[in-house]
Amino acid sequence: MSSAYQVNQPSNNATPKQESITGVVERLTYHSEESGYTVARLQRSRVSELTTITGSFAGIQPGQTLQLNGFWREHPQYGLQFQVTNYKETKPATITGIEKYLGSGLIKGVGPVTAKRIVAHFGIETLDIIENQIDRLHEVNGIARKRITMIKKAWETQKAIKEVMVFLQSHGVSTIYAVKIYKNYGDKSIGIVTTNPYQLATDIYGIGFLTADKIARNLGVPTDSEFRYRAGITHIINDASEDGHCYLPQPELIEEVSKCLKTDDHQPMEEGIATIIKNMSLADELIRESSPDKTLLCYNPAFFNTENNLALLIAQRLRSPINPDMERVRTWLTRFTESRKVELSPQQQQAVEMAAYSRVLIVTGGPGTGKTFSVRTIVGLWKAMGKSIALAAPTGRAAQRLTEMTGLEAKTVHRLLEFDPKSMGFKRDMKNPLPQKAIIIDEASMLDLFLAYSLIKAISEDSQILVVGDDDQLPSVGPGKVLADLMNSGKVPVVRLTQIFRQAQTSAIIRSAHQINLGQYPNIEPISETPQSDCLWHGGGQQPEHGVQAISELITDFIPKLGFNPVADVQVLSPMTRGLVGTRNLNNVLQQLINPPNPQKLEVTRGGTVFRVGDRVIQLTNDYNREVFNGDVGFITKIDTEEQEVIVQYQERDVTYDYADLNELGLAWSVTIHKSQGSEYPVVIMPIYTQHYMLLSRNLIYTGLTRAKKLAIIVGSKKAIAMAVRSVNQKERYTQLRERLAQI
Ligand SMILES: Nc1ncnc2c1ncn2[C@@H]1O[C@H](COP(=O)(O)OP(=O)(O)OP(=O)(O)O)[C@@H](O)[C@H]1O
Repeated sequence: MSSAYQVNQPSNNATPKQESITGVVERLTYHSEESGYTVARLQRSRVSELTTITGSFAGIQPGQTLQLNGFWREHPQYGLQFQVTNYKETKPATITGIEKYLGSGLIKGVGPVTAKRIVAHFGIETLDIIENQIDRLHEVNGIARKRITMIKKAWETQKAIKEVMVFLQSHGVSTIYAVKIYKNYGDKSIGIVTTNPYQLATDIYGIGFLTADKIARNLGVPTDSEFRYRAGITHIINDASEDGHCYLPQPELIEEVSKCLKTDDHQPMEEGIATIIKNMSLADELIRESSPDKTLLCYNPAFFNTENNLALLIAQRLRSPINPDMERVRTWLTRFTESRKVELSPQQQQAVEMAAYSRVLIVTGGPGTGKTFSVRTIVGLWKAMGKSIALAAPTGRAAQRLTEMTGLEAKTVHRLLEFDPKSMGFKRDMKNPLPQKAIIIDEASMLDLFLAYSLIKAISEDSQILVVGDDDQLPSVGPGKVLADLMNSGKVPVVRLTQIFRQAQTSAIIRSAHQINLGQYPNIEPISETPQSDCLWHGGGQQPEHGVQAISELITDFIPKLGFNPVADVQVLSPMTRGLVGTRNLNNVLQQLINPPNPQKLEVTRGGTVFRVGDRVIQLTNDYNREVFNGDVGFITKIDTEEQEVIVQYQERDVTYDYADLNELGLAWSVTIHKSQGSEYPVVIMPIYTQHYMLLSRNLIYTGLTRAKKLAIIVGSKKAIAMAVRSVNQKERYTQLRERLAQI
């Protein structure tokens, strides 16, 4: 089990004196899974002080015994460090080393306590015994047969992973991907990687074309091979869908592919790419459709079919009319409003009446325009008409809000459609439609192409659909802009609520949101000890570092003084992840402020992120097995170092993550505005700086602001806010749903 890894050479001009040191990794101060760059503390024998080592490492773990070659250097801030150029892992030679190694989280089923017990029994022989006579573990008190089997399996997996890892390391893949590759392909890993490295980009979450290409090139796949071109074309089309596009025009596709495939010794030719696109289209690997101006639009086939079918299904619904007795509907409505002593605005009245006779109806409007009020009335009407009703929203938070607002149970769309993790599909579909005859979908701006199609497929033809949303919000994270396309098609009936109700007008958050939407600089009150408004502005200096400072002070001082709880009530939203006022840095700063290290609180570090008991965390991908979805937010309530598990409490239930799956989680003290869609928080703090200029747009700041229910504080320069308000050039998404509907 000794393996050698090559580490990047330092870029110093003077040739430093190479030395060799050996020691046991005590802890990792910093480790990037992406680049492998690591700062760690090493315990050397006969040296009492810990030594700081830096360099690129693959799968470094506390407890590993390493033989390191490198050189000493004096870091201006951190003092003497050993910069590693290459290293070799050797078997731990000391009892403490073995104990640490075994208990470091390497093997599921062995945590620090069990490791101590095993090592206490077998001493220096421990690893040999695990390797060759694992059954002898039963000699150790408290290790039952079942656990031995588990440890045996984990040890073997670990060994196999190591083998795969060494292979992949030598082809430039980082440990985290090596583990994923192994999890996905098992013993076949090396075979698959060698035969078609581009397969990885298709099969493994987190491995993109670029990583696969790097591996392929290391393996000697020629840069002009058709293999590589096909993978590049698929990659660019898929990548475009990450930006929300459903297709790419061929000229843009060719340009992007050309950039992507270019290497120092290879310049792809446009005609070459065009030929392969054509071949792929003949083989149905992609679909090309001619637009009215004769541009070829290149689709991933799944996107093409879904867009088409969605349009067809909606058109089909629109063709079958409902003819209720409108006199009775109006009488009902009069009685309903009179008995509740309310009056509907003419637009709301229209929405309710149209809900009586429309198969598909969209109700839209900004905050405080009475969408929810209308929905409640429509629910009343539909109930009176004897319809069974289902309510849903794309996210858990939005569904919960809908429940609170309507008093009826609302589900996430996934739950409503009964997602089945085994088949990775929905149990509710055309053959097995939802039993309800009236379906209400809220926060519809978050519906992407695929979810919208799954939904409509599961709604029977004799049902009605009410779609509620605000198309000025950011579009869905997934591809498409379904709500906007439906609204702009001219085929689906739309009621746009524009009047802001008196109750809502008292809120500066709502007034400011509408101003932003109109392109006006919002009326936000400069922050003071005694704020008069619920929408405040903190100058926060011109520079992001002042912003970080300002946010810290708001969290520790200002917010608590106003009676809000920084842990439960406040959400810091940022336009981006990178930069000082990006979510990544803010999370570190806020974690330190709100949930600092504490001997009573266990923590685990993965991918450079410290997860600590008490941390607020966000799920970053859809995990159908655990039934937690992208954007779900919870709190870490427990870390089990023995089982190597982290327990996160979500609104409805606890969810357990293996350490290995922690890459699904991120800290959520700060989240991006994109991720906050569909959620609401009592207090929102939103840094807006010119450094974010690429991302600043009207609907971004509008979406962020409207997440706040009681207090919003924008931190940043007026210039940046003005930039955001002016910018409407949110990159258009390439979709044809509107055109398809309009044609029908
Ligand atoms: N017809 C009405 N008569 C009296 N009050 C109304 C009426 N319609 C809406 N309201 C009130 O106006 C406020 C905003 O309405 P509502 O919550 O329905 O808006 P919304 O569009 O759903 O806003 P948001 O998107 O922010 O949730 C609420 O306090 C609501 O009770």
